[in-house]
Amino acid sequence: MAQSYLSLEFIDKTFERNGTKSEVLKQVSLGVDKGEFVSIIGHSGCGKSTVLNIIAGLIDATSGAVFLDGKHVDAPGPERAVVFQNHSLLPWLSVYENINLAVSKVFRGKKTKSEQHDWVMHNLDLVQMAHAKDKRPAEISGGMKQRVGIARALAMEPKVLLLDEPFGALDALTRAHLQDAVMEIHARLGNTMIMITHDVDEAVLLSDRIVMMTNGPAAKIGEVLEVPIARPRNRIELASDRTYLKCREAVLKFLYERHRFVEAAE
Ligand SMILES: Nc1ncnc2c1ncn2[C@@H]1O[C@H](COP(=O)(O)OP(=O)(O)OP(=O)(O)O)[C@@H](O)[C@H]1O
Repeated sequence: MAQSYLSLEFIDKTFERNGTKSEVLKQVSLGVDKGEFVSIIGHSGCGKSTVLNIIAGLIDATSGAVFLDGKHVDAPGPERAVVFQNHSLLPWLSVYENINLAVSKVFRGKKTKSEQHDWVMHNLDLVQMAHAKDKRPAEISGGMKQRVGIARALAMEPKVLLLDEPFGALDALTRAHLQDAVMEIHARLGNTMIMITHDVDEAVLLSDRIVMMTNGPAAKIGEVLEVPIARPRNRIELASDRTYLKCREAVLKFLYERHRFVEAAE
């Protein structure tokens, strides 16, 4: 069988702390096509970030392997850029300098200084943040910081953009604006994107497929839902779209009927 562009093959992950083992992931396998937008949804603590961090190479799988574009990946690399929930900008650098730091590292010897400058500005334009290029992170809002984080990740020209609850800390309106920005970027650049979210509407709005994880311990992929909605997508029009509502219901049923989160007993 042909391997997907990004392929997770039989991933197990067991953490060990003070001699106690906890089995977090069991036999997680997933194939993602080039240009696909895939969301991962599941209850808190099931292991979503662990999956993303294994793809990013930030943590090792206990067994199994990740392949990207035919190559085994087991360490971090610029072809897999991550955007975290809380921006990870360096506070002493300006918006421009934060992105330039990544650009100069990835494109050293490949782009001239002037090309690097143009590339930084191009990516700031993509997220509509060029006007704030000289501001420091403390001087801009949470939504703006996330935009800069996305620009920095895109500027590395990653093969896969990994988004770990990128809008989780934002108010509803800012979140909606950023979701639209990410949809536009995805349409324009055709990047392969994997996003963790807790938000069912966000998952349906943005994704080509939604990966639903079972509750831990030993979480696995429970179901994968196709979202057969044409792009570009408009959130207002979709609010009454039958396919949208059916997808939404399928995810809600998975999360709240078949895999209800059981609070630990007090
Ligand atoms: N470095 C670690 N050492 C030990 N246990 C860990 C480590 N990282 C994560 N875990 C445990 O693995 C499980 C899955 O964590 P993970 O952060 O992947 O879940 P999640 O689904 O992303 O959660 P949330 O939705 O709350 O962010 C949790 O029980 C967590 O405590």
